Amino acid sequence: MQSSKAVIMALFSEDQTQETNRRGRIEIICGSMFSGKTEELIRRLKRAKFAKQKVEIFKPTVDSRYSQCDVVSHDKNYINSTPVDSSSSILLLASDVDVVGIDEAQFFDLGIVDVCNELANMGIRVIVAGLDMDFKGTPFGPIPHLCAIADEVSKVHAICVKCGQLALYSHRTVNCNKQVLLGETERYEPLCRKCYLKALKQQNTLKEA
Ligand SMILES: Nc1ncnc2c1ncn2[C@@H]1O[C@H](COP(=O)(O)OP(=O)(O)O)[C@@H](O)[C@H]1O
Ligand SMILES: Cc1cn([C@H]2C[C@H](O)[C@@H](COP(=O)(O)O)O2)c(=O)[nH]c1=O
Ligand SMILES: [Zn+2]
Repeated sequence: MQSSKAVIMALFSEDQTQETNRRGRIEIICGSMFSGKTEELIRRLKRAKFAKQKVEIFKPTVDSRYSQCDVVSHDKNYINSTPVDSSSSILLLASDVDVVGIDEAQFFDLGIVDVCNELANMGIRVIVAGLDMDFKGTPFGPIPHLCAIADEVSKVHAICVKCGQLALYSHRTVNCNKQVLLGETERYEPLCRKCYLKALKQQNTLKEA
């Protein structure tokens, strides 16, 4: 019992000072698709709201999958947000708040790094969720840079749909080479390293045939 409690506390930050004191910091929640990034972002933001903190939530306009305005998880858990075209809009809209939440941050420009630093320097708690790797297993947009400047990074994992191990890759199951391709289970599946390499091999064999 004691050890499982310790594991939960290591995974999910429950430092109450974050919810009661106004203290600038940057928290990153990253991982593959279906790893629970959005659920964890919503959980932290709802707790901040319970603590009567002023919270503003942003997402890139490009992410219109479930809703134009809300941040929505795969389990349809949601929280209201403001869609923005570029990272600079976040600075303009978030100067007078305690907490800023940002979802799907992989789709933002690199300017998001300075924006997050500026907000944190102003005393704002900044919580960012995003994909750390694209479907090729390449670091995605500004997320690696954000991890570098963060106070805390939580890497979360989905379950590999082939073997049940922890998944760290988002395997694209349709034929498209563009980095940005919105989708859900009809286009992507979370896989562990072994199953991801196997799937890539099979795809290459099919292409060569
Ligand atoms: N293979 C999977 N592994 C883990 N969770 C999955 C899987 N497929 C669907 N889910 C669902 O996705 C939810 C997480 O959704 P979400 O927080 O939106 O993930 P993310 O933002 O990382 O894509 C889980 O709570 C679970 O119900
Ligand atoms: C891997 C990968 C994903 N995408 C898209 C697919 C989804 O619309 C989002 C990720 O959403 P989630 O909340 O993390 O499930 O990103 C993409 O455009 N390119 C990729 O390589
Ligand atoms: Zn696997």
